Amino acid sequence: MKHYRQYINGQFVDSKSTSVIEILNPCTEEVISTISTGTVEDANHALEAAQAAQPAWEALPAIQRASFLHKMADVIRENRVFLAETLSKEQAKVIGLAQVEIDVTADYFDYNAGWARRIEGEIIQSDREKEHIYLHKVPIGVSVGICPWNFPFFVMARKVAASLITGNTCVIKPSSEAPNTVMEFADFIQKIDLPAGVLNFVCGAGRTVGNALSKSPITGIISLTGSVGAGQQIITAAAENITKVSLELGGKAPAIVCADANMELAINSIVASKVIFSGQVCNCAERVYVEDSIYDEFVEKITKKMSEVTVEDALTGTNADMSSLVSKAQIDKISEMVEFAKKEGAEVLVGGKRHEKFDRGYFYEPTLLTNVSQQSEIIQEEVFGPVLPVMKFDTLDEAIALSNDCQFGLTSSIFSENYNNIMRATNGLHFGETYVNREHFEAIQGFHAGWKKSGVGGADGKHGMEEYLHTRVVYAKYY
Ligand SMILES: NC(=O)C1=CN([C@@H]2O[C@H](COP(=O)(O)OP(=O)(O)OC[C@H]3O[C@@H](n4cnc5c(N)ncnc54)[C@H](OP(=O)(O)O)[C@@H]3O)[C@@H](O)[C@H]2O)C=CC1
Ligand SMILES: O=C(O)[C@@H](O)[C@@H]1OC[C@H](O)[C@H]1O
Repeated sequence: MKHYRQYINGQFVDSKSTSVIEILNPCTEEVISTISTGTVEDANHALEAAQAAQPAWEALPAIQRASFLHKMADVIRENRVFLAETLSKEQAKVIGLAQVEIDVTADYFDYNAGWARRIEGEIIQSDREKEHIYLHKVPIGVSVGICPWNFPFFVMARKVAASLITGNTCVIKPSSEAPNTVMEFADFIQKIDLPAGVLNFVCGAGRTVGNALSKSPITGIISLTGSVGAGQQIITAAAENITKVSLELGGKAPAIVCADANMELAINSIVASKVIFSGQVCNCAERVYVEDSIYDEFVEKITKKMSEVTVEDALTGTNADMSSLVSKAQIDKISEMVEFAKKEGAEVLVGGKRHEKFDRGYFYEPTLLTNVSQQSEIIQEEVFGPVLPVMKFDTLDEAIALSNDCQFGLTSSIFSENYNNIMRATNGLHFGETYVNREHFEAIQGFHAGWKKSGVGGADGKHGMEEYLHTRVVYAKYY
């Protein structure tokens, strides 16, 4: 069985800790690998290596830094099938989606390499004679990326690519649930001659390793993708040194379906958004608001669609829509939420319990609920699973108000063929992203950013790249 070690300063090293974390295949509950549990010392060692490597990395012309990002993309493509299988096994992502994640990650490195010649400053007119005001964009220094288990490979790249192209060095802490694919990548980058210390990987628990990385004075920016609780703890740790944070946290995405919507499109898009990776995606549709006049027809049709969702082993069920949840903790949390909703009067139209077809693993049935209230837990709290509650509305203003009545503000969607409805919704919804007549999934050149408790800062595109830059202003007087 494979054992992964820390990757610090260009080499794999043993942690001083002798304890290990066991990684399970969620579909079979079998242990598939172990990783050494990193310590606070390992975290500090990695930060010191990144700090030592940073000035020389920043001094390299950006186009040379870009060449390393292209090499990363190349090694990913050369090993794409192996990486997809590794990913599928460690977190029960259906193999087709795992392959998409690997391929998009390669594209992400290439895309970010493209910023090399486009990191731009400004020259501003001064109020004084013989003076120029120069605005420079400079790297922050050392970045820390703390990654989740749901898209562990892509989210790692989100943090690494933008950080490195802008001249920062980086320490990544993979999720203890799903570190394998990221650590295989560490093995590949060892072969591309990336200068030692530029990119480091420290595995271990968030509360120890993640906390040490977040509170160190060496760290210039911490980027987390994860839960609100982890975000709050990181803000607290970062407060010690007033370190910049970029947080992508939970979501509770509403999907609004108007009477004039293309119903087939709406149902296909919402179900796709709900079952992709078994609903364990921060921007998945988490609640649906349907206009009264089409509610009965919509519910009948979406019941049929949800009943047709196929559930299989992630690796072997090649045509399956979804697979096991990632862990016992996830299935326990989701089961409890659905049981609580039932007690409050929710009607279960599809699913509503663990999947009986499997005697091992963490399989939960695709689930459709009605008769839920706006104030219920199932409408207000993130489920992060294949559970879709549906409510009705009378007017679009009401649907927008219900959507906004929530602590989260990551993604949202509207299904309508009416231009005015679409414009009113896209202006009225208090969310970082709104999808019009399509499923919830973002593009690498967009900007993925939550409002309210969904986070601060953001990733992707030009604005995601600029997250890793300080602005320095020089007032240049001459005579
Ligand atoms: N926005 C999103 O995309 C995600 C949202 N979630 C939500 O969070 C719920 C729980 O999932 P969970 O895995 O526990 O998510 P967490 O937020 O706990 O984990 C995300 C990452 O943060 C790390 N971490 C946790 N606590 C700290 C801390 N105090 N300081 C620094 N780093 C920390 C974790 O480390 P480690 O786990 O290794 O200890 C992991 O690498 C899910 O059910 C879902 O609702 C989860 C994942 C992604
Ligand atoms: O962590 C999440 O759920 C999101 O950041 C997710 O990661 C990759 C997907 O494209 C995002 O929606």
